[in-house]
Amino acid sequence: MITMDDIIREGNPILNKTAEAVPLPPNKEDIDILTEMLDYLKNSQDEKIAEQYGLRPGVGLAAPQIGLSKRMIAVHFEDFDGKQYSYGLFNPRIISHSVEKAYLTTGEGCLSVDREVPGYVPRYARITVKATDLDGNEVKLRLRGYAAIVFQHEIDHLNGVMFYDYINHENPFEEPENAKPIE
Ligand SMILES: O=C(O)C[C@@H](Cc1ccccc1)[C@H](O)SCc1ccccc1
Ligand code: NI
Repeated sequence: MITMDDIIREGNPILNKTAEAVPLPPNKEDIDILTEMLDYLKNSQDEKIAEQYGLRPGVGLAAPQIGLSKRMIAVHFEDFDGKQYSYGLFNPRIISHSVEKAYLTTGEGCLSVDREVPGYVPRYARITVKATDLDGNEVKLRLRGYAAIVFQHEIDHLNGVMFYDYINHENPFEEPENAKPIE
C-alpha cells in the first residue's frame, strides 16, 4: 500500500517536470499503480487506517507525487453539492475552460508540501476534462466548483506546476480578478 514514505516532497525535481503520456490501452502495471493511488486516497480518508499508518488525508494524488513521471491521477472526494467523484485517470487533459476564475477561500495545500503556504490560488471556475479511466474507457467530465479546483490541482502536478506558483506573494489574499470565491 502507498504510505507517506512513498510521497515525494517539494525539492525533488520530478515535481517540476512534465510527465510522460501513458501508452493506451493501459498495461497491468499502470492499472495496478493507479489503483494503489486511488486506494491511498480512500485509506487516507478512513480515520482508523489514516491514524494507524500516519496518512495525511488527500482528495487527489498525481503519479509524480509517488516518484513516477507518468500522466496518471487519482481523485476521491465529495463535492460541496454532495456529488461523489472517485476516479483513476490516464492522460487527463483540459479540453475547454471558462474565462471566469474561482478560488478556495481556504487556500490550498499539497501532500508534497510539508508547510503552510497561505494565499488564494486562482483557477478556472469551470473545466471540461477528457481522460481514460481504469477500465480503459474514455471519459468526458464537465466540472465546476470544488471538483474543478481538485482536478486542476492534480493535472498541474503532471505539468510540474505547484499550487503556490499561482499565489500573489505581494498580497496573497488579494481578491483575484474576475474570480469567484469558493467557501
Ligand atoms: O497534493 C495533492 O495533490 C493532494 C491535495 C489536493 C488538493 C489540495 C487543495 C485543493 C484541492 C486539491 C490534497 O488533497 S491536500 C489535503 C486536503 C485534504 C482534504 C481536503 C482538502 C485538501
Ligand atoms: Ni498537490
